Amino acid sequence: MTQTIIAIAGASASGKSLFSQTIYNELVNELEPGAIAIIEEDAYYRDQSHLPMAHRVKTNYDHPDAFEHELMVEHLRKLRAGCAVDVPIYDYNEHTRATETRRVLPAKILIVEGILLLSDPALRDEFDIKVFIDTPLDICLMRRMQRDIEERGRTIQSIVEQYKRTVRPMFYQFIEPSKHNADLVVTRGGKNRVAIDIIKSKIKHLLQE
Ligand SMILES: Nc1ncnc2c1ncn2[C@@H]1O[C@H](COP(=O)(O)OP(=O)(O)O)[C@@H](O)[C@H]1O
Ligand SMILES: O=c1ccn([C@@H]2O[C@H](COP(=O)(O)O)[C@@H](O)[C@H]2O)c(=O)[nH]1
Repeated sequence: MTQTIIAIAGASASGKSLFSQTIYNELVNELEPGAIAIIEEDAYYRDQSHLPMAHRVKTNYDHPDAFEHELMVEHLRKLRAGCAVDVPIYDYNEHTRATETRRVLPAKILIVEGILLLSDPALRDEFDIKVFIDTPLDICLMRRMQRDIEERGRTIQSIVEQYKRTVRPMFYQFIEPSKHNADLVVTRGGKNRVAIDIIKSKIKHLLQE
């Protein structure tokens, strides 16, 4: 059953995925099979298959209401109780969930990453270790532009329009204030070697207890 849930939060393109994935990749072959798993908050964006694309592109994806956090809490509790869960798969190009899901087994250490993990009190209560990736917003914007054009089928115009309309204001309303709920604040993003090594050591220590 899952014993420790580590939340990695921070702005969009702050380096949450890179940070989490680096820890996972560097540990997965060293630990016993199935000891560590990752779940993304983005997987819990609400299904919008009933809405036309013209509506989906207008959704505020940076507001807590865009996520089905209730389902995420339910899944985290099931994993703690030792049950497998079927996590949705989100399609950023279609702005809705794919029809397939991903089965996640109850690993002892679970890393979860996402923009609004620390802003929702119900979700926050589920985490044992809370980390906030604190990357300057202008750097995040540059990284987001590059990533969203290369990987999420976006144009510069759509990125700039969305950034002004929702990404930046929601960051100041919800994400930045949630930093104060973190146990650890990591500067510079996904390549902070010292921070990655500290979390890795903590995970190894927890697994030896
Ligand atoms: N410290 C860093 N230096 C350079 N590039 C980085 C760094 N951290 C993240 N990136 C890159 O920036 C982009 C966004 O990072 P990602 O981890 O996907 O952010 P998030 O999960 O917070 O949205 C990715 O292309 C990633 O490889
Ligand atoms: O359909 C969608 C869903 C989400 N987004 C944007 O994604 C980021 C969160 O993901 P990160 O991996 O943390 O960047 C959020 O800022 C949303 O604006 C989207 O554009 N379209």
